[in-house]
Amino acid sequence: MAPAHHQAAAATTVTTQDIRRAQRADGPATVLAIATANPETRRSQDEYADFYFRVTKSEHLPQLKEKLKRICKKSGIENRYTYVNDEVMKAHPEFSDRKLPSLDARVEIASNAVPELAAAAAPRAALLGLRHTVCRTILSLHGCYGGCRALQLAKELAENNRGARVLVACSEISLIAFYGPEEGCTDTDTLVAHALFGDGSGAVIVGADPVDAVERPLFEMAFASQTTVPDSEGAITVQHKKGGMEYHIARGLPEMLAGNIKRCLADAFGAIGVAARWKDLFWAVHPGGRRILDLIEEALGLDNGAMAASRQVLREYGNMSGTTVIFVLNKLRCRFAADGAEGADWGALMAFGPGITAETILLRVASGLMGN
Ligand SMILES: CC(C)(COP(=O)(O)OP(=O)(O)OC[C@H]1O[C@@H](n2cnc3c(N)ncnc32)[C@H](O)[C@@H]1OP(=O)(O)O)[C@@H](O)C(=O)NCCC(=O)NCCSC(=O)CC(=O)O
Repeated sequence: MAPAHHQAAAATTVTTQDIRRAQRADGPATVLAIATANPETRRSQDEYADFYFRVTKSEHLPQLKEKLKRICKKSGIENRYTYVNDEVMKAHPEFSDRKLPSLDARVEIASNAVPELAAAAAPRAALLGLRHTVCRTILSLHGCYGGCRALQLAKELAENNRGARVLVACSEISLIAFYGPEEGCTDTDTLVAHALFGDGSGAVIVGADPVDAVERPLFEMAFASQTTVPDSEGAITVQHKKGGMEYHIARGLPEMLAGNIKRCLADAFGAIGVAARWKDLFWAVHPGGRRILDLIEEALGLDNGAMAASRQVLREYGNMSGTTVIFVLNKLRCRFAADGAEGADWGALMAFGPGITAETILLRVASGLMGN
């Protein structure tokens, strides 16, 4: 080994700019693989109200049950996958009553179930067996924009670390926020949340400068941005309480999002000086609820069908919080691989969550999807 003063002298011939340049990738971050997974139990939306009122022992509240049935009917959801089943509720009757302490038991179940579900999706996107020196970052409590936030971070990491491959493993389990309806409750957040949320995980591999003949570039990530909707504080909140995680979803949320969507998109596209025509893009929007998709589609003047991938995911799985946009991107991948992008090779991935935070990623269909 050279003496220390020789090492220092050698280091001076290399500038920090050189080191930085050598670390940076040449091309944009690119989605190289996507996969998804769900728990085994599939529950039909038609039967959900019966299940929910039975396992939470709330049959004495028939009016609330009828209301949940009405919401389920309008939800655009046909099925959801869930860890909550008769067995779990039999073992943990305290989950039904959010006044009883149950957070420890919920976290204990989730601490196994969340990584298990993520691990079910991840090998479908990558062969696991990662070195113990692989860097990990955990994001939690982001609500429905968590998956998009993770993809944005993956983009930063991939573009700033030549050769890096980033595995985004996003897993959501609604058990943490599952409890019974409250008698005399005028605030119906609980019913709406229980009509919408489901469980699932999505895994995405992001990297820049794909290796020819080994990797398959699916979507280039051209630009990413985050916007906070003005005066929206408190419109969506999630809070851990002793009886489980409590949700608040403001009644006017679909209107609020639709009223601000153009501004959010202008913030994103204005920053890169691109004037896109919304109709010319493909859309991967977080399907927070059927009415949110309806109103955004209307506000942007999109064709009926522009949100087909989001609607399909909502119908087949419900709102799986942060992981849902990964399912939507996977649906688009399948559609484009089968039918081509029909001229719309630029698109916007969008997700919303507490804040209200709106995240946007400008995507471009990449060579691994075109001509296949
Ligand atoms: C809930 C719906 C499917 C209901 O469909 P419609 O609005 O077309 O039907 P509707 O008007 O007949 O409503 C059916 C019943 O639901 C009630 N209702 C509707 N929206 C409600 C709300 N936000 N809170 C409480 N109750 C609500 C109505 O009063 C009505 O009750 P009655 O029948 O008694 O008159 C829809 O409104 C929807 O998709 N809303 C968006 C849901 C949402 O906010 N999702 C975001 C989740 S949060 C997220 O994604 C991000 C995150 O978590 O971070």
